[in-house]
Amino acid sequence: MAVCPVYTTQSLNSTCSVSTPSKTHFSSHHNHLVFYRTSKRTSKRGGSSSCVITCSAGDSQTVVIGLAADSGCGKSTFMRRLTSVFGGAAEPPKGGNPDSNTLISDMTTVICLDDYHSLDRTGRKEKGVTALDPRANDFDLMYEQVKALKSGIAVDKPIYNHVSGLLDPPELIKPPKILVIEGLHPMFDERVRDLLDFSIYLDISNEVKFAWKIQRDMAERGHSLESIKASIEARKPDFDAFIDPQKQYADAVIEVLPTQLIPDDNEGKVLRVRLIMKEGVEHFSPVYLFDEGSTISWIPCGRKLTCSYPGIKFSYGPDTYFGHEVSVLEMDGQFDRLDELIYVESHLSNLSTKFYGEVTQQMLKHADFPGSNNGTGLFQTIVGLKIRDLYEQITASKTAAPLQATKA
Ligand SMILES: Nc1ncnc2c1ncn2[C@@H]1O[C@H](COP(=O)(O)OP(=O)(O)OP(=O)(O)O)[C@@H](O)[C@H]1O
Ligand SMILES: O=C(CO)[C@H](O)[C@H](O)COP(=O)(O)O
Repeated sequence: MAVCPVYTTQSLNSTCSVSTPSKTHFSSHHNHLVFYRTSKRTSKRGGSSSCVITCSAGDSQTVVIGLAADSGCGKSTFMRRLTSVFGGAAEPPKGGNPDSNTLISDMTTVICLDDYHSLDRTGRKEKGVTALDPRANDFDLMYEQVKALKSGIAVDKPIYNHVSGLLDPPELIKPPKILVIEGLHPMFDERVRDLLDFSIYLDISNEVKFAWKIQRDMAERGHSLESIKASIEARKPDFDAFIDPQKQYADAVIEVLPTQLIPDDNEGKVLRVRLIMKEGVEHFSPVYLFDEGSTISWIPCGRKLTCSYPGIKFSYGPDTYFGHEVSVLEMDGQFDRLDELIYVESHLSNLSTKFYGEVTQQMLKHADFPGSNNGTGLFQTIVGLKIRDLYEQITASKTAAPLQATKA
């Protein structure tokens, strides 16, 4: 008999129903309901991928955010900025597996979708597939568990151990206020995609990805230039087939390209960063520069902003992206003095800040994070503030609904 990988956090008198294709049992366990099902198809983890559990959730519902990007493209840095917007630091589950990929703070839980690898490192090698290949990932389980968390039900999530390359015993994840699913495939499976309240894609151009990999894997991890090149090349076909196409579904894309301010630049230090924001997304209104909907080009290097070579250029305007209407805000170049960012912030609107200068304050707080002097840090911070706003709007609309019903 296999243990169903879904637990409920409901009190024992909550209303829960279970539907599975085979016989199902349930029993109480540490104030949770624990569901069991008999299954001939038992996975390596001892889980089953076809339990469907419906419980009447409490008042709060989890808001789910998807963050997609290739490995080494700044997801962890983005997550640290996002968590900081909500206050408090994110930490791995207390007393749990030291190699857990999960980060928990008061408001957010970030789970890494690598935990849904169905093949471990040896298994992938034997089958000749990369971790980017859908065949190496369990999308049924990913869907069931994200759906359960979204409806207020805790889950027993597997762990992919990046140190050993093995699948470790699962960890209990309770439904947070905000669940972020980050990794290679948050928008790949249509069922998972439909559960997302907001989705982000970090689109790092090959040139920049290469420069970042060299910086991290060569300088910090002792890899050779050849091995870095070989690993990027080996992943590229699957990246193009399975990861990159997800950007068409994203509500916001942060695109990172080489600068256009230095002719033929190949250093990858100065960046051109574009924030592509989909129009018409519920609870999300795109940021704009000076005048909403206009096409603007702005070089702010005058009396109020210190700019050394090659300077800074902002652009803003409407565009289309995979057939969708979008607004695009672009920053090429880097800040010399981060405190002067307030001058730029004061010309941006719809930032969803709670007070004047909040973007600048957040950027100064994390001045040591990679990308703090350019558009990557600025746009990641802005998207973090937009997510806070989205969460507050969703929560407010939920609490307002019963009131309206009472009045009627
Ligand atoms: N905005 C940035 N500017 C410059 N370098 C960056 C930026 N973001 C990330 N990097 C570089 O890329 C490396 C990886 O960043 P990070 O750990 O945030 O990525 P990740 O997507 O979480 O990686 P992984 O999936 O491999 O854990 C950093 O150590 C840094 O060298
Ligand atoms: O693309 C990745 C996402 O992080 C990793 O390469 C994948 O998860 C496999 O991990 P490892 O190389 O540690 O076996």
